[in-house]
Amino acid sequence: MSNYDIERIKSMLGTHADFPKEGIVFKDMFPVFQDPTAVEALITNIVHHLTSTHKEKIDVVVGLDARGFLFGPLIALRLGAAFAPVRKAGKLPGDCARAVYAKEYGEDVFEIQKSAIKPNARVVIVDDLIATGGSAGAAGELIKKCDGKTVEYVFVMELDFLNGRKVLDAPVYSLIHL
Ligand SMILES: O=P(O)(O)OC[C@H]1O[C@H](OP(=O)(O)OP(=O)(O)O)[C@H](O)[C@@H]1O
Ligand SMILES: Nc1ncnc2[nH]cnc12
Repeated sequence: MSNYDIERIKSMLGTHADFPKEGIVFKDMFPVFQDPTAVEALITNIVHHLTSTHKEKIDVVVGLDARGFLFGPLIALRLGAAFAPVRKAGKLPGDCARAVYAKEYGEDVFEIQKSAIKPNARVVIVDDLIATGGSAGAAGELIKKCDGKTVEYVFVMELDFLNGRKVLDAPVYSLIHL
C-alpha cells in the first residue's frame, strides 16, 4: 500500500478526546467504511502481507469482539480460512475457554468456543486497533488454552506510544501507526 493510501486512510479516522473516559484519545475507524475503495485497499494489503509471509496454510482467522468482526471475516474469506469470533463473556453458547484482561480504558472478559480451534490449528488474530495489547494478549491466551498456535497478530491501527506489541507472543503486523 502506498504512503499516499496510508495517509488518505489516516485522514479519514475520527479523533475524539476524552472518549470513552477522560484522558483517552479515541481513534474511530468507522468513517473509513464510508469509502469502499479504502476498505478494499486495506484488506488487500493485509491479505498480501499474510500470503507472502506464511508458507504454511492459515487455518483460522480469529476476530475480536466487536470491531475485529468488521475485518476478520473479510480477511478469512480471501485466505480461504475459517473465521472464529472471540466474544465478550456470556455471548457464546457451548463449551468456552475464558480469559480476564485489562485494556486501555477498562477491564473485560473474553471467551472462545473450544470447538472453533482444533489442536495445532494455525491462527491469525485480527483486530481494528492495538493499544496496550491487553485484548489481543487475552485472545492469544485463549488460543493456547485450545491448543492452537497463534502465528501472527494483525491490526489495522497501532498506537505506537503504548508499545502494546511487547506483551504479544508472536509477530505483529499493523498497517497504520499512530
Ligand atoms: O490494546 P487494548 O488496550 O486491549 O485495546 C484495544 C481494544 O480496545 C477496543 O475494543 P473494545 O473493548 O473497546 O470493544 P469494541 O470493539 O466492542 O468497541 C479495540 O477494538 C481493541 O479490541
Ligand atoms: N484509543 C483508542 N481508540 C480506539 N479504540 C481503542 N481501544 C483501546 N484504546 C483505544
